[in-house]
Amino acid sequence: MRTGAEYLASLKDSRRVYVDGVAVDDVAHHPAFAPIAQTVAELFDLAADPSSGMTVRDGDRTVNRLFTTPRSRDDLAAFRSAATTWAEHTHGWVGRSPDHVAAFVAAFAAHPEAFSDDLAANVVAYRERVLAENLYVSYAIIPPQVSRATTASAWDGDFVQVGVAEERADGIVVRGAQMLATGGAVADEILVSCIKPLGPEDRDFAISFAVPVGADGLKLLCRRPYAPAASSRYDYPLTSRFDETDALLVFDDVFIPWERVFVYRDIAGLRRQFFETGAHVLGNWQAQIRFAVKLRFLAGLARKVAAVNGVDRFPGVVEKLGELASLTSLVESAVLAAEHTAEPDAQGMWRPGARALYGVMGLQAELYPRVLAILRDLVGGGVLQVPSSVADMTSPETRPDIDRYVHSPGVPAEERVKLFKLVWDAIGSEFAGRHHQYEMFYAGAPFVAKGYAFRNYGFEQAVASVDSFLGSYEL
Ligand SMILES: Cc1cc2nc3c(=O)[nH]c(=O)nc-3n(C[C@H](O)[C@H](O)[C@H](O)COP(=O)(O)OP(=O)(O)OC[C@H]3O[C@@H](n4cnc5c(N)ncnc54)[C@H](O)[C@@H]3O)c2cc1C
Repeated sequence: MRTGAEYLASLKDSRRVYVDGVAVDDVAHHPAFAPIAQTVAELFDLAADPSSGMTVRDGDRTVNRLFTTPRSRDDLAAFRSAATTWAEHTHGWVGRSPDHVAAFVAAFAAHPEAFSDDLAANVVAYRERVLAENLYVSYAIIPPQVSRATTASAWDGDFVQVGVAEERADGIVVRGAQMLATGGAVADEILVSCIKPLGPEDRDFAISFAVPVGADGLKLLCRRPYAPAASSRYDYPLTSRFDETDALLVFDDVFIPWERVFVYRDIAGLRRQFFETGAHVLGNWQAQIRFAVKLRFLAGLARKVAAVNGVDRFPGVVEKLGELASLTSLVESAVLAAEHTAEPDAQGMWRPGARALYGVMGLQAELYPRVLAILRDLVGGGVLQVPSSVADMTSPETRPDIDRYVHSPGVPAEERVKLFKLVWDAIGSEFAGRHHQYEMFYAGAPFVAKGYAFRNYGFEQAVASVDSFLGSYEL
């Protein structure tokens, strides 16, 4: 099993990751990326530790359970348990830990029939590499946000969305950009594809391939990183560890050998890749397992804050905490319901139940902001009645005042400030704002997520119920 140290050492390669107009020399040691790289290294160490229960025998080797294909209900339960272990390490604050895209790749490879005859073996071989080498694969599957009124073939300029610029005997040359790869800067590889529906004129953009982050011609243009501004772990406990980074991918004629190409100029093939393989349902089940862990953390924060402020017995506050408990248990329950309603598909992969999974995903864009709103309501101005930084906590000029005025019954200043700074990093910092956007959009815009819920609910049963009732009485 790959260790965290091996992962960190592998990041020193030819990758071109840009911040403030300059290519970063060594992401593992750059203030923007070192913290998240360290967190990912911890995840690899955790998986490699036999006591974590995350490994499974695969023939004569031991592999990470999260990189395997669930072949039974027990496998799904073990997958959930392992995904929970990883998510709990970050308390759900890392959305694109390596298990997310690994689940997509495992489902792809379990369904070679969903790929064209000449490319199916590539998918199977790639999944074997991901499993054997414990690769951290990120993905970029959304076209740049140029205009959503049309698709790429109607945009001004050639190859704004990444597409095939040249076909060669040994592979393809791709050119253009793809919208966003969370974690891409510290990943090993990126899966590049397009999940948005394309039109008949878009065949050049109907591709799927895996590319090493250090590939010649690939550039990652990162949004402003938040970690460097996190003055200390005490002041920004989440930002200082879990800032995953998001990057626009730019392909300046990147050569992709055929063995890394999974879908080629095949619009229907893209849909089969994501949906017929069950990849979308399995990968998004992992995402909900992670989301449930994060909501539990936020519910715990609210409960603690209410107790510290001495308001937790007020009926109005109990009601708010009750709503948080309801919202959290809704997601926890949907994770279990999807597992409970799972069924094997024709290839023997156990798919979490789509009705339960997409049902809760369809609500996420409202549910997460509601959780934040309740937490904001409960903390009041306490998140701003905190010293500017740890320096105030050690300065003899300020510390006595903080001790005297910023405490609660049984909770000394140092503990109270620590708690409220954590809450601010969860609801109010730039990191928190990005998380708000992430939870609303990571699985597609809200209308897209609700579309999945609509298509997978099984309205036939609901309509039949109404028809049967209507048929039971006459004029
Ligand atoms: C923090 C963050 C991290 C991300 N990480 C990744 C990643 O790792 N990999 C990846 O591939 N992608 C990632 N994404 C991108 C994400 O997949 C997209 O944001 C998502 O698919 C929505 O697309 P969009 O942002 O272009 O929104 P748009 O499609 O432009 O939609 C924006 C809004 O416009 C309106 N709208 C647009 N079209 C319609 C329509 N047809 N009908 C009705 N209303 C419409 C809706 O109000 C919609 O919410 C990330 C996004 C965020 C915010």
